[in-house]
This record gives sequence, C-alpha cells and structure tokens, in this order.
Amino acid sequence: MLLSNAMCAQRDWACKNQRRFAHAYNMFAFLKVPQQHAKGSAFAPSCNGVTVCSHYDLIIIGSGPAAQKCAVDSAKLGRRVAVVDKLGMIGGVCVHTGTIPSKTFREAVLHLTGFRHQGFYGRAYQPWRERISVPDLLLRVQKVEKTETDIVVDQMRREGVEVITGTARFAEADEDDAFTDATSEGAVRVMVLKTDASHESEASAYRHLDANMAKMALSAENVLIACGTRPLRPAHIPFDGVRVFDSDQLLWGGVRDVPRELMVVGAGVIGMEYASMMNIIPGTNVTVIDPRDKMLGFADTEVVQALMYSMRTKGARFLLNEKVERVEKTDAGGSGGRGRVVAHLSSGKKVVGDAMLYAMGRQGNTDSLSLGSVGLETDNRGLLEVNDFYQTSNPRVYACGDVIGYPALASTSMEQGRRAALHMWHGQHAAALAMALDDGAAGAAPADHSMIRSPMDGGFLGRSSEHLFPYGIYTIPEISMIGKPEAQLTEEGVPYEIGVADFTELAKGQMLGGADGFLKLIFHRETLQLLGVHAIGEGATEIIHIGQVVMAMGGTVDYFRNAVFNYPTLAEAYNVAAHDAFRKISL
Ligand SMILES: Cc1cc2nc3c(=O)[nH]c(=O)nc-3n(C[C@H](O)[C@H](O)[C@H](O)COP(=O)(O)OP(=O)(O)OC[C@H]3O[C@@H](n4cnc5c(N)ncnc54)[C@H](O)[C@@H]3O)c2cc1C
Ligand SMILES: NC(=O)c1ccc[n+]([C@@H]2O[C@H](COP(=O)([O-])OP(=O)(O)OC[C@H]3O[C@@H](n4cnc5c(N)ncnc54)[C@H](O)[C@@H]3O)[C@@H](O)[C@H]2O)c1
Repeated sequence: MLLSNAMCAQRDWACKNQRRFAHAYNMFAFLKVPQQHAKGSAFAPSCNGVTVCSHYDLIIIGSGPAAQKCAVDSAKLGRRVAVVDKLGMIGGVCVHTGTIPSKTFREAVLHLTGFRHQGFYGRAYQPWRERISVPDLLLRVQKVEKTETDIVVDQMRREGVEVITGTARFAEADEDDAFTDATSEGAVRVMVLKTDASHESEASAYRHLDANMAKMALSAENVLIACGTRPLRPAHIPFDGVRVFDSDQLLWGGVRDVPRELMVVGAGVIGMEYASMMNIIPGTNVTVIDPRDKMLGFADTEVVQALMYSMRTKGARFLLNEKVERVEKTDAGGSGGRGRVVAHLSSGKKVVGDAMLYAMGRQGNTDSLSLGSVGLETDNRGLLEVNDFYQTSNPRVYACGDVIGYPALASTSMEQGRRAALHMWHGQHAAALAMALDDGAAGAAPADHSMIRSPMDGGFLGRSSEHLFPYGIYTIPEISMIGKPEAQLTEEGVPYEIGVADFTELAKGQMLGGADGFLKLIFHRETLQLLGVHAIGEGATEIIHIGQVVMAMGGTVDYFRNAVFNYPTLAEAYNVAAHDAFRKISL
C-alpha cells in the first residue's frame, strides 16, 4: 500500500522512536515494567489508521503452546515480542479445538455417564437421567476454554508480550513501501490483517493498538512460525458441521445430539479418542473405519488390542483395511427423521449411520503465509522442515509445534518453543546457560552445536533428543507410553524381557471398581535397563512419568524391585511388574 510522504515521515519517526524505546526497554527489562503502559502510545502509533510499522525482536505467528513458551522465555530475556493469532483463537488449537476441549469433553462424558462408577453400581448406573446431548457436554468445554484463554493471555501480558489479534503472513516484494528504512537490515517483514476483539481479555491485551487499524506492517529480527494445523477436509466428503463433521466442527455447536449410529473415519489418535468417548454414551453405537490394517501403529500391539477389546465389549465395531470412497446423505430415515449418512467403502460394503466424524489427519496452516517471500516451501501436507534448532532453511525463520509434524503434541510443542528461544537468543552459548543452570556456574561457550545440551534430558538440545517424551492417548480406557514398543525392539534385535501388572490385581484397581488396565515394563535382558513403559487403564497418563524419570536416569529393574511405593496406589504396579520381569529374567 502506498503511503503519502507525510505518513511515511510520521511512520519513520514512530519506528525510530519505537526502536529507541525498545532498546531502553530491553536494557531495563529486569525491572519488569508493565509493557502495556511502556509501549502503549510510544511503540505502536498508527499511520492514519491504516498501517503501523513496528519493529520487534521476535514475531510469532500463532499463539498455541509452542508460541507461548517461546514468547514468554524470549520476553524474560528482555526481548520485544509480538504474538499474532486470529480472533477467538488466542491459546491456539490447544485451547480451542484440540487438547483442552477434547480432554474436557472426555471428563464431561465420564461424569454424565457415571462410567467410572459402573464397576460397582452396574452398567445401568447413570447420574444424568436424560439422554446426553452435545450441548450438555459442551457446557463444561466452553467454561474451561474461556478460563484457559484468560490464563494464556494473562501469562503473556504479565511478561510484556504484545498480543495482536489478526492474521499474519510474510510481506510480498511489492509491499516493501509499507516498511521504512528504520527496519533493520535483513529483518523479516510480516503483514497482519487485524481483526477486532470480542473476548474481554483479548481486548484488554491489545487495547494500546489503534482500534481502526486494518493492516499492520511489522518487522522482526526473528520470526517463529507456530501456526499449527487444521483438520484435513477432502472435497469428496460432504461436510456440513451437523451430520458430517470434523473434530473442530464437533465443538462448534452444529451437532445438537449425540448420534445413535456414529461412523468415525480415521483410527488415529483423534478418531480413537472421540470414538471411545461416544462409545460409552448409552444409546450410541460406534463404527470405526480406517484404510490401514492396524490402528495407532506407534503404540504397543497388546495395548491396542486391549483398547479394541474394551471398546468392543461396549458395542464398537472396527472396519480396518477399508477405505471410504463416497459419502451420501439422505433426507429421510435416521434417528428423529433427520436423515441418514451412508459410507460407501472400496470393498463394496455400505455402512449406514446418522452421523460421521471424519478424522483422517491434519494439514499445516501454511498455505496463506506467503512462504515464498522468505524462501520457504512445505511438503504436500503443508508442513515445514527444520534443523535440530528449529530453524527453517531461512535461519531467521524458526518453526515449532504441529507445523513441523511428528510428534505434534501440546507437550512437545511447548518444549520446542522453549528450545527455539534458547537458540534464538543464545545460539552456541546456550550450552553455557544450560550448564549454569545445572551446576550454578557459567561455563565457557562451546565450540559447536553438538555441544549444546539440555539440563533436563542430558541429550542434545535439538529435535534428536525428543525420543524421551511420553505419549498420552485419552481414549477410554486411557493409554500412555514412553520408550520403544515390543515390536520395534524385536525388529532391532534387542534382547528384552517384560513384566506386567494387571490393575485388577492391585488394591487400588479394585477400589476404582475393578477397572480394566495393565502396566507393562520392558527391560534389557543383559543390562536390566528400562527400555519402555506401556500402560492402559485409569491413571495411565499420570503414572507413566515414574517410568520416564527412571528411563532418563538410566535406571534398571532393581530400582522398582527395591523401591517402596505408596499403598494403595496404581503406581504400585511398577513394583509388581518389576518383580514379574525379574522372575522371568532369573529363570
Ligand atoms: C482433537 C485434538 C486433541 C488433541 N489432544 C492432545 C492431547 O491430549 N495431548 C497433547 O499433547 N496434544 C494433543 N493434541 C495436539 C495439540 O493440540 C497440538 O500439538 C498443539 O496444540 C500444537 O501447538 P502449536 O504450538 O503448534 O499451535 P496450535 O495449538 O496448533 O495453534 C496454532 C495457532 O496458530 C494460529 N494461526 C494459524 N495461521 C495463522 C496466521 N496466518 N496468522 C495468525 N495466526 C495463525 C491458529 O489460529 C492457531 O490458534 C490434540 C489435537 C487435537 C486436534
Ligand atoms: N492425546 C494426544 O496426544 C492427541 C490427541 C489427539 C490428537 N493428537 C495429535 O494430533 C495429530 C493428528 O491426529 P489424527 O488422529 O488426525 O491423525 P493421524 O495422523 O493419527 O491420522 C488419522 C488417520 O488418518 C489417516 N492418515 C493420516 N495421515 C495420512 C496420510 N499422510 N495419508 C493417508 N492417510 C493418512 C490414517 O488412516 C490415520 O489412521 C496426531 O498426530 C497427534 O499427535 C494427539
């Protein structure tokens, strides 16, 4: 957009002063001046209400877990940071359509069905007397979503991070005149299409910005792309958000009642979590369809079999090796006369239901970022490639979170954001910082990246150290794992032995109503080191962390055999499983 000379002069003044103030701010960052006041008028003046030129140390596209950690850690180091996300999306997919709402949905299902108590009072026990509807479930989800949004906004604001609601993309070459000479050499240029706030705390978070501003021209020393992913929506699936929907649409209120015959297409984590939740709602039958011959391929086979068995006993049907070729909607029939949804499979089968949840993977939100402007390309799912330090092929542009693909978890995204910040602001000196955290004394700067170590995992501070993260799958019953599954160890020719503890044999398991579940520990037969932990059942995602710590410390079966655990607990399963493994190893 062309600006008049007067506007440019005004903007130049704004940029220069803003940068001067920014440096002053950085120098006194330890004073923690609330930036809302410090930066209010001085840092972001508008140029006739059209464009603002603001310079930052870091601009982050997206406000999910990776963005939050990177923003807060960078701000703590005195950097000037702006986080941009779309209206109503501050907190990211994690808060609005992913982790938090889906796990809250699960808690609501468990509560309203009385599922956790049915072991004692029978399968007919249900505290919620009416048929459970989606709005009943969403009541809880919306409450948690609002609180979590407030927490995220408050945390970033307290650290002085500027939160901007709008849609960001890299500036195109013909937009150069929106930026001034004051923009530093080589800075990355970002355009933001601003949107107005509706959420109260979002409004106050960026109240210092001109309300009339429609487009902002921002520049930064570094940019972090943390724009996440969205559900894949192939053209041949007739999504309407009511009868045929994805995991986002399920939360948007279009689906009024829990379907009686639900088809879930895609036996990935999202598909299986929602399928198992819906499966315990009385009056609902679930059919899972997936083109692969094994679901949750990364998980331990016995654990997956136990999940399928548990779901089958509650009525679920699995159609694996089956591809949905066409989906047809009829207006007549179905529950309440609302019509049917028919899935035509490539095998010639027809599956009829009253609704379909389509969960066949996700794709990166990179298509509208004008990535070419910064010399970047994505793969066919819109995902970006990064090096061990989360830098893309453009060293000033980092990427973290779901947009870089596997493992695509909230937990790992946070850690990636933290590590990216460390590399951004300390680079090769990060090791010195990490060592200082470890032993309280700053060491010499290491010679190269391979020396950079994390105080947390003792491994390289790059993507390569991510193997030691736990995976929690919130199906009903829940699953958790860390380390390698049996099949992989067998393939790699590693000699191992397993020990298993059945939850029904634990006092705590009985107190919880004889809930299904087990813990499997895998030990190296010769070194006795713990190689993997796989659990299914109540509390699996919590107790996994005991195994995580022992694995990180290189612990062996002896730790679990000799340790005293609280009694009665599910954690006691470690002791039982270790004795089982040791007995087999000693044979
Ligand atoms: C249904 C579901 C359940 C899940 N459950 C779990 C779980 O139990 N545990 C777990 O660890 N993980 C879970 N995940 C994964 C987890 O939510 C993600 O790994 C995590 O949210 C990714 O974080 P992120 O930092 O990549 O950003 P995201 O949370 O993906 O957020 C990205 C943000 O970027 C914004 N954005 C995109 N483009 C632009 C743009 N051009 N301008 C401005 N903003 C933009 C989006 O609006 C969005 O708010 C789940 C995901 C889903 C979908
Ligand atoms: N509890 C958790 O941690 C949790 C919960 C939900 C989602 N997530 C994250 O969200 C991500 C997305 O979950 P999801 O269930 O949509 O995806 P997914 O990658 O597990 O895929 C779901 C299904 O889509 C199909 N599919 C996926 N990628 C494909 C491809 N490239 N080509 C053909 N078919 C493909 C497969 O049949 C698969 O079973 C997961 O990778 C996971 O990291 C995590």
